[in-house]
Amino acid sequence: MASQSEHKATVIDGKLIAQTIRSEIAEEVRQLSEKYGKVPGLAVVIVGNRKDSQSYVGMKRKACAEVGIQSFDMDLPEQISEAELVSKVHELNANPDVHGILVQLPLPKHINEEKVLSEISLAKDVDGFHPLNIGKLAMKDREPLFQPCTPKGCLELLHRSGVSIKGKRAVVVGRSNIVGLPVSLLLLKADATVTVVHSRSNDQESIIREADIIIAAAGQPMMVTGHNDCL
Ligand SMILES: Nc1nc2c(c(=O)[nH]1)N[C@@H](CN(C=O)c1ccc(C(=O)N[C@@H](CCC(=O)O)C(=O)O)cc1)CN2
Repeated sequence: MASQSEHKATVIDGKLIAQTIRSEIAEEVRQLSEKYGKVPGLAVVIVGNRKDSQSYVGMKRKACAEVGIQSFDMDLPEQISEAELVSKVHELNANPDVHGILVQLPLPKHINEEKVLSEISLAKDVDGFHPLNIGKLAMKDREPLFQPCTPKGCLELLHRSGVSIKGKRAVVVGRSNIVGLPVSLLLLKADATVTVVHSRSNDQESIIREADIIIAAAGQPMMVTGHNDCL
C-alpha cells in the first residue's frame, strides 16, 4: 500500500461517465425498438408530496425521456391505502408495455414498504429491492435479476475509472437498505475485503484510514475528510 504522502486524490467525473452510459443506453434502446417494434417501458410510482422524492422521480423520468425509454408516471396521493397501492402494483405487473417498475421510497408511514416491494413482479423489479433479488445478492454464487441502482452505479464508476476491486480493502460508511448494505454485498461479490462502518462502530477513523476504497453512503456530506488520508 502507498505511504500516506503518496496518496493523491483523483476526482471521478461522474457527470461525464453518466453521459457516456446514457448514450450507450440510448443506442441499446434504439436497437431493441428496431428488433422488437416496442420501446422499453419504466413505471415510476410516487406516493405523496415529499419534495426530495419528487425531485428524484423527476430526474428518473427525465433520464427515461433522454434515452428513449417510455415512462409510465403514477403519482398517488399520500392517503392511499396499502391495499390500493398493492393493486396499482399488480396493474403494472400485468401491463405488457411496462418492463420495469420503480416504487420511490420512503413510502408514507401507514404503508408497509416490505409488503409493497414484495408484490412487484420479480422480472420487473429494476430497483432490485424484492426480497428474492436482495436475498440472491446476499448469497454466494447466486445472481439477482437486478441490482440496486445507486450501489451498482458506485461499482460502475470505479470500473469505468480503472479502479480494480479484487483483493482491495473496501470500507463502506453507512448500512442503509438502499445504499450501504447492498453496496457492501456488491463489493464482496467483486472479491473485495469489506468492512462496514456505521453509527455504532468503534474507532471509525482508523478503519477508514486503512481502506483502499471508501464508499461514503451515510446520507450526509463530510463524513470522510482529508484527515483520514484515504481519498
Ligand atoms: N425506489 C427507490 N427509492 C429510493 C432510492 C432508490 O434507489 N430507489 N434511493 C433514494 C433516493 N434516490 C433516488 O431515488 C437517491 C438519493 C441520493 C442519491 C445520491 O447519490 N446522493 C449523493 C449526493 C448526490 C448529489 O446531491 O449530488 C450522496 O448522498 O452522496 C442517489 C439516489 C431513496 N429512495
